[in-house]
Amino acid sequence: MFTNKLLTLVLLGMKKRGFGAVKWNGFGGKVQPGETIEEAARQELQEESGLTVDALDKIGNIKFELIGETELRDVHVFRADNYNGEPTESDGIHSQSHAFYLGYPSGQMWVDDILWFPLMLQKKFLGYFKFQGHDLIIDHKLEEVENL
Ligand SMILES: COc1nc(N)nc2c1ncn2[C@H]1C[C@H](O)[C@@H](COP(=O)(O)OP(=O)(O)OP(=O)(O)O)O1
Repeated sequence: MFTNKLLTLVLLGMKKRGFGAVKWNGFGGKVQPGETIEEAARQELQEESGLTVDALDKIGNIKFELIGETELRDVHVFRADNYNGEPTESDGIHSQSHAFYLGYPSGQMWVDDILWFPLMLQKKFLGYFKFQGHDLIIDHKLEEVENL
């Protein structure tokens, strides 16, 4: 994410296949055995966008409950305001910057993103979303917190 006085651009990736395919989202994936959560975030960012970052701030934690799945999806959200390299398309992800002041590509994002993306620009937060299928939120909570 990089900001000047006029606009905020957020780099998003579109997954080409699998869970969340054809949706714009942050870069991410599963934590592998032996990795910390932050190491996994850096690894997924590099694999999916070709970028590395120096400072990475943990800004959110969201639990997703999908009806029919036995385990919650525990998603940790990190923010970086500077990056090294140029975004490159990977086998699984197509990357593109989106200007927040123009609005999100909301028709092609997870429906929860519209509720918590504005928070990540300025706050730390905890969230919970209960989904029926992949397009309907039937319960959710969002709270700002000082620390995670
Ligand atoms: C269900 O709602 C979700 N909303 C949003 N905005 N993001 C989600 C949701 N569920 C999962 N995610 C995020 C978490 C990750 O950043 C990605 C992909 O997660 P997934 O566990 O499917 O990871 P893979 O791409 O299969 O990961 P590997 O590269 O490890 O195979 O979506």
